[in-house]
Amino acid sequence: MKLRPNEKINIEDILNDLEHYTPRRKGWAWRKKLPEGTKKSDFNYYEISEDLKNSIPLPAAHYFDNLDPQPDTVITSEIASGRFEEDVRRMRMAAWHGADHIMVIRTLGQSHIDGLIEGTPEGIGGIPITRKQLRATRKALDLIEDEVGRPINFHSYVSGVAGPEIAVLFAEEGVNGAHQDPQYNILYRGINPIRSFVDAAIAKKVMAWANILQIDGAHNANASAKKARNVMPELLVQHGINSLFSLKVGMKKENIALSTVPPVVSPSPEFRINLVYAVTLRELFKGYKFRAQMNTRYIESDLFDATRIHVLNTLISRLTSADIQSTITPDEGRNVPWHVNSIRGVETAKHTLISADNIKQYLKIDEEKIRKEVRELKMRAILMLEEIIEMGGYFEALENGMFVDNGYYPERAGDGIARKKNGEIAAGSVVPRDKDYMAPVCEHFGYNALPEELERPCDLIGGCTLHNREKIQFIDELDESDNVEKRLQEIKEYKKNNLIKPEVEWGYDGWIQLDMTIPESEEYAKAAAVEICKKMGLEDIHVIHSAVLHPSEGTYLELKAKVPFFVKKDELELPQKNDVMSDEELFEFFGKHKVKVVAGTIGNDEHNIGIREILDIKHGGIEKYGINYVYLGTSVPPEKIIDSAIEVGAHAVLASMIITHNEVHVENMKKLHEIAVEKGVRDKLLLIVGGTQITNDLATNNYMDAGFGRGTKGNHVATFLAKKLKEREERE
Ligand SMILES: Cc1ncc(COP(=O)(O)O)c(/C=N/CC[C@H](N)C(=O)O)c1O
Repeated sequence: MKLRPNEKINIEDILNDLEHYTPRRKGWAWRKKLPEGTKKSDFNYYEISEDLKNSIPLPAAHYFDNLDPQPDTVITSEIASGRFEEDVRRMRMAAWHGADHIMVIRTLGQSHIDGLIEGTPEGIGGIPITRKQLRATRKALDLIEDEVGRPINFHSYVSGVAGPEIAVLFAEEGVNGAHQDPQYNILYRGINPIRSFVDAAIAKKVMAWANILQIDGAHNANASAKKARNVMPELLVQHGINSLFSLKVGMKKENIALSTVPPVVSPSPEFRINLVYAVTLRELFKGYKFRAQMNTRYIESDLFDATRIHVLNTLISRLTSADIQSTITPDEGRNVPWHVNSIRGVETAKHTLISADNIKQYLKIDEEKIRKEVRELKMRAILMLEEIIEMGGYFEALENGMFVDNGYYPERAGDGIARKKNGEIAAGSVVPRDKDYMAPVCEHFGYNALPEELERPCDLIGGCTLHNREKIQFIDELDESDNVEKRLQEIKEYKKNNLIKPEVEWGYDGWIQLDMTIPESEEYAKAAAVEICKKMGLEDIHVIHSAVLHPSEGTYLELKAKVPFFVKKDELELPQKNDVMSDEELFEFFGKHKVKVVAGTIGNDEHNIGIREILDIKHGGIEKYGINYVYLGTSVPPEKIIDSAIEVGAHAVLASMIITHNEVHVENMKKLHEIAVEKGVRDKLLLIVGGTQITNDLATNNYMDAGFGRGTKGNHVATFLAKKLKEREERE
């Protein structure tokens, strides 16, 4: 199976024969870096990796030979709409924009699952991890990575009391990255501390075998503390606990990524504060990997504000270092992210990383200036660690509410999250292994009374699932009413009849987003906006963002609403493509052919903006390609423009006509033609008209050679001229 850019991914093919799917590799894939100073077009790059085979470059790329340089840093897109069959489409979109790390989190998270569920209904807003979803997604990502030409890392979360089972599932299914941090289970999911660490040891050992890259959970303190800035010392302590524990379990440093998430955003003086944390973290944890991510807690409903936060966070990555740049979608503060916002997040990361390529050769962090604050932060963390030891250790410190306390350690606010060593979920569920405990499975952490001569524990049973895939039981979804086949059945008819509906996250969900500015106070503006959408026949109308431009002068609103109808693809008339040559072709042609035109606004018409934009180099006018023009200004009589064209030996007349009442523009076209015929130059002089009401059909039906209407630019006119003159040359 192979994906083609002009064909949609076929989810039925993905689902077909899943029980025999085998992942193509184990473990994490970093990008292949290119040598420092690699030249691309007119530029040298120092922090980039290999190009993609297929990709969509940044919007301005067409000014730079359509370059799409890939940063050296892995870029993450977190995609989990709750329907994996829809998410694989968005993963493909994200991969084309430069994501090579696809994270799939669940709203109904595995953290709540107290046993591995094989085949379950779609959760509330999300789906529990099940083998089928993992397989289908990894299988789809295999195709997508072949299409873009770069390995894609599939990532999910090892948490909850089913953590060890989930780790084995990930190892079996070729998952490449996972969050794993026992502190997360304890602090944020209320799971028994001892169970969490025992589970973590077992899970981490399996992850180490599978070469799964681990991301820790320190950032959650940042997202949970009321005063995130104050938990910075604790972040370092949490990173230290999870990192060292992971090493001791047998993970390699290069597979231990610290989740470096800044504590604050504007209006705090964020850059200064976040930089201290970023520098300190990298100094203390040399040799580990760093996964940067903006702080999700500050993402409101304002897409632009979220994007600014993202840019600033990514700049910190460039000024310090980041192996992975995770992207929170700008609409994370609104809803389960939509397609377009997953892509916007990836573009923001790629844009910022590329724009700041090698910026450290000019911008250096003043080690001396920052030294004091970095030292202080380190001291606070070390003191906190020392007090934890004095308290009797981690579990005792937990019981004393040492963690996620809003005091800037050593100050204490006394509002930390306390967890009982022998309490919380699954308390007392850790049973010491008997002396003769023996488990004939591989990569099993801890005491295991295996026979001496054994090469592999699972040789005792003819192979465990890590070494013998036949042992894996593939169970399909158990729920008759809610499964992917059922969901695909519901939209089968629409697809078969080529019906089109807008969507934001799921095929045919019908959602659109529209924005408007209402010159009223916020409450009236919201009411008016909803009323306007009602009158437009939209359904399920919700205001999803409002920005006060002024308390009484105006409010900007974004709404989502459903379109209650389909569009039939087979009945769509595609507009005739404006034929346009590339800039390079136009430069080449007009470099070899000296072309002159006479231009002006014809008749009693004083408009001149449009024609100037077609002419002047500033707006990409024809002058840009080397075409010379004589501009006669406005209200030019038709005779005068023809006479002038003859006088200067012009190849063409460009006549702008904005005024059209009483068909005056059509009259003027006829006049231009008749005068040119009278003067015997009609066959040599191209007559081109333009204007907001002009179309090519209208012009050519009234004796003109071409007409350019709304939205056309200099390169369209230049293309027409080049083609016509080339035709004439070939004829002569
Ligand atoms: C250490 C750890 N374990 C499990 C989970 C999974 O979360 P549920 O318990 O809700 O399933 C998380 C969540 N992190 C948030 C994702 C963020 N966007 C990120 O990239 O870090 C976590 O940090």
